[in-house]
This record gives sequence, C-alpha cells and structure tokens, in this order.
Amino acid sequence: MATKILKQFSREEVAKHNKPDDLWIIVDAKVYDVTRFQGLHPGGASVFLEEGIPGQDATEAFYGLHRHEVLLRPQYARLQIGTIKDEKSVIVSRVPGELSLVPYAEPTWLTKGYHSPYFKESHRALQKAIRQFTDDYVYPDAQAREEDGKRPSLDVIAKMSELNIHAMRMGPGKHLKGRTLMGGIVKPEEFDYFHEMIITQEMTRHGARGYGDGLQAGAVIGLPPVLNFARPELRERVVDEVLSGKKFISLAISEAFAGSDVQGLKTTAKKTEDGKFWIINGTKKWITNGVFSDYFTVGCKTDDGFTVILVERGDGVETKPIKTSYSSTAGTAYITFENVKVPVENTLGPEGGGLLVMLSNFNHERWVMCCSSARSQRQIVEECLKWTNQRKAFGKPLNSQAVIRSKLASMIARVESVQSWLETITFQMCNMSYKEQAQKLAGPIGLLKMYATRSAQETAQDAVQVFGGRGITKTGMGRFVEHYHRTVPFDSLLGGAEDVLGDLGVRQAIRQMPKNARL
Ligand code: HEM
Repeated sequence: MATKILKQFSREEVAKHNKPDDLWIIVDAKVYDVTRFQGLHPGGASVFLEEGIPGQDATEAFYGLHRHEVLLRPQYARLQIGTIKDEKSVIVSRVPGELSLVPYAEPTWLTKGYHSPYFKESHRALQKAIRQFTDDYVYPDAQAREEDGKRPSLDVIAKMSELNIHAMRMGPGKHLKGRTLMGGIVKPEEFDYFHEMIITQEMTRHGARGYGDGLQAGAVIGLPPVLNFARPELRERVVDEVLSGKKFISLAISEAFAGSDVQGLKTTAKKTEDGKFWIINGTKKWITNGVFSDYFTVGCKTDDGFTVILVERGDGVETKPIKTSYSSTAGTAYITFENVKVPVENTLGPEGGGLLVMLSNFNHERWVMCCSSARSQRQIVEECLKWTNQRKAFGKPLNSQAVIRSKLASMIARVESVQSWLETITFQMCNMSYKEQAQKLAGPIGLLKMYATRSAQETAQDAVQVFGGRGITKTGMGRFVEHYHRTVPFDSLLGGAEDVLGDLGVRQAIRQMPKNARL
C-alpha cells in the first residue's frame, strides 16, 4: 500500500478550514480533516464546532477526552492530512518493549538512576525479553480475548512453550534442567524466584485480569502437585504435555459446599474391590481453566482422610462455564464427577495425606498472586498519574487539586510498600530450602497477600474517584480503571481470603512467641 504523503501547513492556513463543510483541527502538531468524519464521531458532530475547535489547536480538548491510542487506530489515523510547519509532535506512544518514564510506573529497580541489591544482569536481560514478548504477543491477544471471551489463543500458548515460559512459571527446580530458557538468556541453574517474579509481573501488564487467569493459571496452581508428588511415569507424561502447551490442567479443590475449609469437602473417592481404581463422585466450583482443561488435580474425601488425585477428562467428567465478574477467557468452571474411574497410580502424594500436598502448594500460589497484585496496582497508579496530568477541571490540571494529590500519594505509598515487602520475601525464598520456606514464610506470605490485595482494593476505589464516571465505563479513557475495579476482588479471594490469610500470619507469629517475653 502506498504511504500517504503528508503536507505541511501553517497554523493560519489550517484556521481557514473552520466551517462544517470544510473542517480541520490540529492535535499535537498534526492536522486532521474531520469534515466527513464529524457525522460519524462517537462524541457527536457538535463538539467540533465549539469555540476554539474548528481550524484550531484541539490538543488539550482531545486529550481530556480520549486515550492516545484512538489516533493510532487505522480508521482515525487516516484522517490526518498533514503536519504543522516547523513544529514537532511531542506526544508519543510507549515503544513496545520499552520502560515507561512516568514516575512510579516501573518498580524502583527498573527506574533509571536507582539501585537494588537483588537484581543481576540475567534478571535485567530476562525482563527486557519478556516485556517485548508481552507487548508484541500477549497484550494484543489479551485485549481481543477479553473482548470476545474466548480462551487465550493457542499460538500464544505455543510461543510461550517454545521459550519455556510455562516451565519458568513453575519456579526454580529440576523441571528446568536441560531446557533453553527464553532463548538462553537465563541458565536453568541460575533461575531463581526473582526471575519468576519478573515473568509474572511483566505478563500481568496486559491489564486483562480474566485473560491473565486464562493464560495457564490452572497450570501454575494445578501442576506443582503433579511435579512434586506424582509417580515418575505419570509425572513425566503430564508435566511434558502441560509445559509444552499441548494439554491443560486445573486445580480442583473448592466446592459449592466448602471453599477455604478443605476438611468440609464432599467429593469422594472410593476404591474398587480389587483396589486398582478410585471411583470419584462429587462437584467442584470456581475451577480456573476448568472449561478447557484436560487434567484436574482433585481434592477428594477418602476413607483415611483427604487425598489428592489426578483425574483425566473422560467418561463421567463434565465441565460447565460459570459467569463471574471477569471474562469467560479464564474458563472458570463448575465440574461434576460421576462415577469417574481413575487408576490408583494417579494418587498424588500419600493416601490420606492430601493436606500436606495442598499446603505445600499454597505458599507459591499466594506469592505469585502478590507478584501480580503489586504490578497491576502499579499500572493503575500510572493511569491515574497520566489522567490527572492531562485532564483539566476548573481551568487547571486535576493534579493541581490537593485532594487528588493526596489520593495519588496514598496509591504510590501502597504500591511501593507492597513491592518492597515482596522483594524482601522473595530474597528469603531464594535463600531457603522448600521445607524452610514452608516453615518460615507461610505466615509472612499470608500477611503480604492480605496487605497487597487490601491495598489493591483501596487503590481501585481511589482510582474510580479520580476518573469519575469514566472509572465505571468499559470503553474510552477509564477502561483499565473500570476493569481493575471490577476484577480486583479476584486477587483478594483466590488462594485464600484476606482475613483467613491475615489470621494465618498472626497465628504463626503467636506460635513463635518466646515463652519468657513480657512487657
Ligand atoms: C481526530 C480527532 C478525533 C477522533 C478520531 C475522535 C474519536 C473519538 C472516539 C473513537 C470516541 C469514542 C470514545 C473513545 O474511544 O475514546 C470519541 C468520543 C468523544 N469525543 Fe472524539 N475524536 C476526535 C476529536 C474530538 C474533539 C476535538 C473533541 C472535542 C472538542 C471530541 C470530543 C469527544 C467527546 C465529548 C467524546 C465522548 C467522550 C466520552 O464519552 O467520555 N473529539 N471520539
């Protein structure tokens, strides 16, 4: 296609095109002919005839009402006929892969001129690569799928497999051995929890919460029990299929009858007389990715207590979508198991020892959620900093109001404290065995998750106040804030409700109180 040649105009020339049948405007030193577009404009035709708009510089009016991305859409970009002579556009989109220059839009370790004791060269290289990957492939797919509600595209899943991103999202460990990570940027033996944190945080930047869960969240929580507790043949087959993106897995614990109360679950597994199979009956609710999963890591009541069993989709397994407040992209399911026959070799961990299998999974799951919560809050801080800078009210930018600055101060303080605490805990994880982590970090991670998701909800509420009506509107200026405010409760419930986790942290502290401590 031939590139359109853009002419250069003086501001005086543009000013002559100021009538409904010949209507030009200037936005950021670019000249747009909106004569034919005015009747199609979603904001109506009349706005183009308001004082100071026809033939004039409408930059301020435009950015008070539209996101910059509007001008990049092909149908609107082609309205541009020229530029203003001797002037340059100053408003630029962030180049895919690059860092934002908005203060607090990046964590301190990624902010120019600041330092961190935790991040080495391989962390920085991985961050660059995964940001580019997210901007190029994940973000466009996330926005499109969030819109149409379909599951994440299989070609994104396949690309993630090629780079071994699914494997890295399981954390450091033997499963990385022999794999080329992100094209060789990180060696499997040097991969640590900071690398994993980077992957989770960067991939959260697509700003689509349902899609985020759709993109293999089921594997992040459902595969570790297979990785750590399955018999070798089963482990090799299932781990390989899931990490190569060919098959999908879900963690199926919660039920309509019981959520956090694992002991109250009703799904049963009974042995056949010959002792070779389990027969599973029951239901599971809110199972992430369940709609399209091939495997289910299922918590069951057995004669000797609670047992975790890997169930393959087949006869007697049925999954139905549940409508939640985020998109169906996540594949959230209600599952029924009716006389499902499963070989006893599919038992994960000891029979009756399911609680241990689950508990060993929780810390990692919750820590992953802290990583994503910290990053998604930060995006809302960036949205608010930009909006309050470009939006004028009472003749001045919104950020000239002290009440607005006070909200921004609280948002910044919250996100910075969550990230700093997260980095401290991540450093502990890097220096502790898995067993030590279970002993020493369950409490701190529970408290951090409680704090992170409370902060997230306060920030969501503040952001809606700052954006006003736009904060409750699904399209336009406030679309990310609306989405965030609607979906933020997911973080506060999944992986353990806030109060339960806070209590866990305090109970652990009480257990560790020295006997001789007195005021
Ligand atoms: C090339 C120039 C323009 C284009 C391509 C354009 C395009 C759009 C689009 C796509 C929307 C729908 C909402 C969104 O996606 O953000 C919209 C809404 C709107 N536009 Fe424009 N617009 C232009 C210029 C202007 C100007 C100069 C004004 C004001 C003087 C204006 C006033 C509005 C208003 C009031 C709305 C409704 C906003 C809302 O619902 O919050 N537009 N415009």
